[in-house]
Amino acid sequence: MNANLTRLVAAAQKPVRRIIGLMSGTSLDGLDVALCRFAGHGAATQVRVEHFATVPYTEAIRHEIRRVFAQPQVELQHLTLLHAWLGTLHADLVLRCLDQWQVQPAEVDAIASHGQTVFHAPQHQHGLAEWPNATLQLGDADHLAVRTGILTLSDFRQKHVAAGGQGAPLAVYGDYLIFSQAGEDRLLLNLGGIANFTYLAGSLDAAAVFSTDTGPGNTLLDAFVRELYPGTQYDENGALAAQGWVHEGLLQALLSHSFFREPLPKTTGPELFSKHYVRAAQRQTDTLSLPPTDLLATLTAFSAAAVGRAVQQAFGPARPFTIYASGGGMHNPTLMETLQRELPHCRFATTADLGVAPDAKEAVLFAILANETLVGNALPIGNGIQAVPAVSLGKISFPQ
Ligand SMILES: Nc1ncnc2c1ncn2[C@@H]1O[C@H](COP(=O)(O)OP(=O)(O)OP(=O)(O)O)[C@@H](O)[C@H]1O
Ligand SMILES: CC(=O)N[C@H]1[C@@H]2OC[C@@H](O2)[C@@H](O)[C@@H]1O[C@H](C)C(=O)O
Repeated sequence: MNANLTRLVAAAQKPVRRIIGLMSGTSLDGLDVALCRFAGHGAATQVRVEHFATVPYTEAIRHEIRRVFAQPQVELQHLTLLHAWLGTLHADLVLRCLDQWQVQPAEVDAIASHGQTVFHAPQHQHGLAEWPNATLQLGDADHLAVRTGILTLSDFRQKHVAAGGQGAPLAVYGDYLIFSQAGEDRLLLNLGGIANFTYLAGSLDAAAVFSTDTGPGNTLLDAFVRELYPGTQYDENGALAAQGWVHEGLLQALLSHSFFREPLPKTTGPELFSKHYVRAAQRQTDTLSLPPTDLLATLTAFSAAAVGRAVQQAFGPARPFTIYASGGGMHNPTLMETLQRELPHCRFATTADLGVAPDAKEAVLFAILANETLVGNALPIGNGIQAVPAVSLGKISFPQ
C-alpha cells in the first residue's frame, strides 16, 4: 500500500488521536489553533482541548486578505498568490504554536484546516438563477501538509455545497456530536463576524437538528469602528455603543432586507452585510450624519434583533431555551444585554459551561469534522434536508 495511505489508516485506527483544528473567520482577527485529543467518533466522540491559541494577524496580513475579501472583483494574481501564501503562513503559525506547547509535529495525527473564506455566494445572495451555491476558502492544504509534515484535511465546505447545502453553517455536525443533551433543548449561538445558531433537540432527535446564520454578528460593528476610530479594531466591551442611542428608523430599515424573510436555514456573509448595506439604509432614512456612537448602538441592536428574529422565526416568540454563546461577540456586554432583551424567555450561558472554551469552539468543530472523516461515517442528521446533507467533509493532503 502507498505509504501515505498506510499512515492514514494508522491514524484512523488509533484509539486516541491528536488533531489540530484551525479556524480563520470573517473577523480576520487571527488564526485560532486548537490542539484536540479525540477518543471515539460519532455519538461516542470524546474530545479534550489540550492547547488553544489565537495567533493574532498583523495589520499587514489583514491588509493582504482584505484586498480580495468579500469583493466581487479582485486582482486574479493576488488571489492566486494568497492561496499559497496563506497555506504557508498557517503552517508556520501551527509550527510556532507546537514549539510553544512543546509538542512535536510527529505527535500530531492530523490538521483540520478551515482556511480563509474570501467569498461566500449562496444562490439567494448572488441571485443568478442559472448559477449554483458557491463558497471559496483560501490557504492551500498541500502547503500546510508539506511544511508541517502533518496529514491535513481541508476545504470542508465544498462537499456540503456539492451535496445540496450552502456550504455553511457546518457547526451543526460537531455541535450535535458533543453538545446534545437528553432532556434539554439547546441553542448554541456563535457571535462571530456573522452570527449563527444550532438547535439541538432534548429528545436527541438527529433529524430535528439544524443550524442557520442569523445575519451580522460583529462584522458591521468592526467595519464602522475601524472607519470612525482609526487604529481601533472593534468596540471593546461595547463601550462606544453603550454611549449611543439606537435610531429606530435606521434599525427598521436595516431589518427590511429580504434575507430576513428567507426560510431557515440560510447563510450569509460580509458580501451582503457590508458598509454599503448600512450606507444604503442610512440614505433611505436620512441618517448619514448620525453621531458615531448612535450608529454603533444601532448596529449592535441590529445584530441582536437579527438573532432574535431568526430564533422567533424558528420557534415562535416565547420558547425558553438555554442559549450557549461562543465567538468574540459574547465579550461585548452591550450586545449581550440587547440580546437578552430580544429573547427575554431565554437564559444565557456560554459553551464554557459545556466544557469547551467559547473562543476555541469553531476550531474544535473543524477538528471534529476531520475526526469524523478519518474514523466515522457520514452523519444522518437534519432529516435529509439539503441544508444538512449526510456526508463526510474535507479533502485529504499528504505530506509527501
Ligand atoms: N472584548 C470584546 N468586546 C467587544 N467585542 C469583542 C471583544 N472581543 C472580541 N470581540 C469581537 O469579536 C470579534 C472576533 O470574533 P470571532 O473570532 O468569533 O470571529 P470570527 O471567528 O472571525 O467570525 P466568524 O465566526 O463569522 O467566522 C472581534 O472582531 C470583535 O468584534
Ligand atoms: C462561508 C463561511 O465561512 N461562513 C462562516 C461565517 O462565520 C460564521 C458564519 O458565517 C458561518 O456560516 C460560517 O462559519 C461557521 C464556523 C460554520 O460553518 O458553522
